[in-house]
Amino acid sequence: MFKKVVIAGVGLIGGSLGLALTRKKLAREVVGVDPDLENLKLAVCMGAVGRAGTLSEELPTADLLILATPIGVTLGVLEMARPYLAPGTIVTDVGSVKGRLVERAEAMLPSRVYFVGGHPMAGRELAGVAGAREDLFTGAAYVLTPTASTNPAALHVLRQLVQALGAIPLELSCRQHDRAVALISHLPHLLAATLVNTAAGEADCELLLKLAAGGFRDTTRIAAGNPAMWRDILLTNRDMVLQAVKNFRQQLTTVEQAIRAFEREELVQKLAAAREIRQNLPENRKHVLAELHENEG
Ligand SMILES: NC(=O)c1ccc[n+]([C@@H]2O[C@H](COP(=O)([O-])OP(=O)(O)OC[C@H]3O[C@@H](n4cnc5c(N)ncnc54)[C@H](O)[C@@H]3O)[C@@H](O)[C@H]2O)c1
Ligand SMILES: O=C(O)C(=O)C[C@]1(C(=O)O)C=C[C@@H](O)C=C1
Repeated sequence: MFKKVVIAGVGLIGGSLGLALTRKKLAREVVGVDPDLENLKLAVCMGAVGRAGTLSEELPTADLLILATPIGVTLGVLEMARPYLAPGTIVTDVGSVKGRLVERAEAMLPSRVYFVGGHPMAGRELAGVAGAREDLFTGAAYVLTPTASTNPAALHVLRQLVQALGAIPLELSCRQHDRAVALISHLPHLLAATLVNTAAGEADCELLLKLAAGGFRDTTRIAAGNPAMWRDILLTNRDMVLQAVKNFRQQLTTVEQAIRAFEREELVQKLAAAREIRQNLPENRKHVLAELHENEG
């Protein structure tokens, strides 16, 4: 599909993309660019990239650049890449927040280099290529954020790539995306971290953590994620995150009041409504995997 894909940032997400591109034979060559040389060496050993390279040497002959760096440095890397991008090259990113990044990226690139924002809705609480997995994106939603100036052919190519990775492409505006992820990704992370800190702030926290069973573990898994990555995400999507926190606080106040006033009916209603929604949450990954197996069989 691609002649040469350059991945800038061969960590968890860049490495998983590299593994999938390589194993599914979607690119003749996959080259990694990363300042962490130990990580890059491991990426080559694992087969996530065929070799290591530099932006200046590799980009003139690349047809796809994937920016899989921490969101705080992505625009700086694009700035460094810009002079070496050949006409016709497609550039995409995987950042967890889109708004300003997409706007700036589009403004900074020449007219014959095509940028389309992207965000795979899959991840792990591990940083670095060591946690990369070829099947990380299988069955996951993969958001693309076209704008009025997006090149339709480039969008089509990326849609095909997402499908070839086994993911499900979903086109959203940057604003729709940033609002949605504030509610279903960024707020949950903040709450998971706050739950852990709430227990840890008690004098008998050692005992509390010893007792912690499925409830605490299931709701706090993501609190083990990379703090620097989450700081960048929360501050970059600040307005949407603050709105999500406000909505959450209102919901929490309602149940707090119901408990305080022994409002049994109100409490059951709230819990039952949540149960119904949670039980019917589309099992996107498992569901799609099962369908894939059925189709193959
Ligand atoms: N971790 C997740 O669950 C997840 C899921 C979806 C999207 N994302 C997004 O993916 C991006 C990468 O996250 P990750 O979890 O793979 O992080 P990571 O820390 O595992 O990988 C980031 C890589 O970028 C490299 N890097 C840093 N500065 C660089 C530079 N100037 N040039 C080239 N490489 C550079 C780092 O050395 C590292 O190897 C972030 O923007 C994040 O928002 C993360
Ligand atoms: O499953 C996880 O560990 C994740 O944190 C993945 C997760 C999320 O679901 O919130 C985290 C950040 C990304 O931008 C997308 C996905």
